[in-house]
Amino acid sequence: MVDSLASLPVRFYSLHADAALAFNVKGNNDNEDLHTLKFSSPCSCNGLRPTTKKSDGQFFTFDLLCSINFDKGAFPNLFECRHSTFRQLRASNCNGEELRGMTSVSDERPVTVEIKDLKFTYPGIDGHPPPGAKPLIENFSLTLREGDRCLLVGANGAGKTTLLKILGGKHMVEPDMVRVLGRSAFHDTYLTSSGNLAYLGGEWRRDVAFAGFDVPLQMDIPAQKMIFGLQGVDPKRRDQLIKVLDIDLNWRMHIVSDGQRRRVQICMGLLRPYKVLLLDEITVDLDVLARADLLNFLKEESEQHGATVIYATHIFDGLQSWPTHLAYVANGKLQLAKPIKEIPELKELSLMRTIEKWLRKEIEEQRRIRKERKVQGLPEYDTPVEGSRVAGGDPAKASQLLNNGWAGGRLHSTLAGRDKEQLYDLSSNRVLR
Ligand SMILES: Nc1ncnc2c1ncn2[C@@H]1O[C@H](COP(=O)(O)OP(=O)(O)OP(=O)(O)O)[C@@H](O)[C@H]1O
Repeated sequence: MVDSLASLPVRFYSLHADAALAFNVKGNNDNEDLHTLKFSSPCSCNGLRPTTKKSDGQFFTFDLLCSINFDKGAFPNLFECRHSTFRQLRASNCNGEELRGMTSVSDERPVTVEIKDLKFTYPGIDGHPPPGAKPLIENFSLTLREGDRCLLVGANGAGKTTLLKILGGKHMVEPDMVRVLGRSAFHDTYLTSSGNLAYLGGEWRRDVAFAGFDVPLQMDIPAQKMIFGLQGVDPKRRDQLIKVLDIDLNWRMHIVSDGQRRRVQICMGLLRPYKVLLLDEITVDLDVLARADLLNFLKEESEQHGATVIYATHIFDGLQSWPTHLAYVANGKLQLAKPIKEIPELKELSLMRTIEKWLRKEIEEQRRIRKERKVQGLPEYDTPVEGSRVAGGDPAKASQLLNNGWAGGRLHSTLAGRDKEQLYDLSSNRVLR
């Protein structure tokens, strides 16, 4: 049996651009030909050779010597290295000193996001899943650690936004199904109030009395007032974000373009440092440069401060070397969640082509299923289940219920109706916040 390092990259910090390294590897296979090192950043690894071999009867350990030259402009502050075969990997410089800041085996990095057997159905009009409704998300498990950058991909309607909102504590699920930094995302308000968990998504909207919910934010307020109005912000970080997003502090929010408004929104969302950041397609309105600079900023944040970032997007341009992990969702089910280097397709195809290939396969499968259903005389598409527990799941009765403003994600709501000739008022505040 060969120990696989597949998901156990080792992380090293602050090397010189060119370094001579000595590695010590341990595993249960003594085939010297198996020694290859894989690096997360473009570099050449020269002269990898085992110098000593020891065996304790069960494991073999090798000392490996090599020199690394990072490609021009690719020298990272932190890079990951994995041995193709062996589990244990230590690195020292040629004087035998262990590399500074090194974690010897990276699966010791703390888990920041843990999703276990997640099941979720959007609530009906009474705040409960309609009786008989098929869960939108089911059997969904995913674990991410400090410093992971996970790209969340999937077709329109696959459930990406829903998943990010659940992680952001906007929809209630069982406390054990979703843990962020060891806490329940929905029930533990400390996560968002401390700023440790940040959610950035959708358009910047607010609820305005008499005008309704979800009105685009368009007050005549200068960007400076908004950005400098947030208390307790590190001025250095603020200046860096203003520079990265190229914000003109004189912009007035009611006459800015969509992209300019988006830049201010992103800046506000990132002003306070976070440990877990959830991004729902926030770069749509950004121009190529702003997008690239923002992605670099986020990459640096995760590499230097261990932030975990989950980013749902349909735009893969410039993302090839950004994620450490890829999670693919289809119909609310996790199809794949892996470190990027363990996805075989990515060895031959670009990120975009790989995802295109998966989506094409998915749509062909859906077409096949619909065709079969048609042949069997069944409706091609599932009919959405509506109804409520109050009305006993009967859509005819449910239609008698009066929805005076409740919708998913809304706090203020009252449901009024008539049941067995008795008037009742129900609050569905217990469900969402
Ligand atoms: N508040 C809601 N109530 C009921 N169903 C909803 C609600 N919001 C979304 N849905 C449904 O849940 C499914 C998943 O939607 P979601 O927005 O999570 O998908 P997505 O993967 O983010 O899609 P896109 O790529 O288009 O943004 C869709 O079928 C959508 O109609």
